[in-house]
Amino acid sequence: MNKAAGRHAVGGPTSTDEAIVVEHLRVQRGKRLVLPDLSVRCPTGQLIGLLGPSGGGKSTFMRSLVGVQVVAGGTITILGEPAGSAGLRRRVGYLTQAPSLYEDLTVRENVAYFARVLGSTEADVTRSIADVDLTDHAEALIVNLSGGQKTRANLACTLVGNPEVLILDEPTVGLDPVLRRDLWNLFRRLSQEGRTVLVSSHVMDEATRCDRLLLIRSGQILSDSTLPELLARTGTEDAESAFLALIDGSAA
Ligand SMILES: Nc1ncnc2c1ncn2[C@@H]1O[C@H](COP(=O)(O)OP(=O)(O)OP(=O)(O)O)[C@@H](O)[C@H]1O
Repeated sequence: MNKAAGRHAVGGPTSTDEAIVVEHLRVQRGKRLVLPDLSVRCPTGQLIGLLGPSGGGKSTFMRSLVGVQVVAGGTITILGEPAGSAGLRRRVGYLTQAPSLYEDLTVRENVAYFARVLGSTEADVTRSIADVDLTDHAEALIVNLSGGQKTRANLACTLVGNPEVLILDEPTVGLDPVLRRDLWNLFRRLSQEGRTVLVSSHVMDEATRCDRLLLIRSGQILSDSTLPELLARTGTEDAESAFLALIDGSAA
């Protein structure tokens, strides 16, 4: 099936079948060597989970991918270009953990602001608000939204540039099960449209939602595989047990 045949097919050129290529990434934050030597490759058009405990380096890795983290070594190539380069500004969408929204503006005004920065159209604004199911709240002030609605408004800002790669830092943290399910369905739809979607979480059962899993701990990738491959390799029945088995194995 043509993965780009969805309702909002990704328009830009796809320069490689590996959307993200990271080689020997090294990041120091303060006195801590957070990512000592991280290498990973992410295939284009997949929904990839970046899972691991708090403090393991997920946010640092994602910040590096979008070019807002000072790195001490290694290379990061996104869609064939160096991370953070001007050509990637529209092609890569980044959702930070803390919502970056103007509380005294409406959902539509916030999304329209990002649209202006990215050179997107009014139709893009309407489309991205609809994508996150906030059409009914488009004229509501951010300050009057629930936490989950704020997350979705923030996501609409990320989607307005129609990015080919989405880097989403713990978008489901603290949300209720229904909202988490709806967001994962949205991530799935976005990947079916041909986008590469990297989602971080420390909730291991979210592994079942992903095409591929990166398990990260102490700045190291413990595993890079599908969930069935991971379960077969560790002889376990769920992602959490597999993760613990990998940790025990590496300790041994
Ligand atoms: N500004 C900073 N200065 C120094 N150390 C930092 C800074 N930000 C993060 N760290 C450290 O880097 C390590 C990785 O943090 P990071 O936020 O990347 O992890 P994470 O896996 O995203 O965690 P969480 O799930 O809690 O967000 C942690 O040990 C953290 O204390």
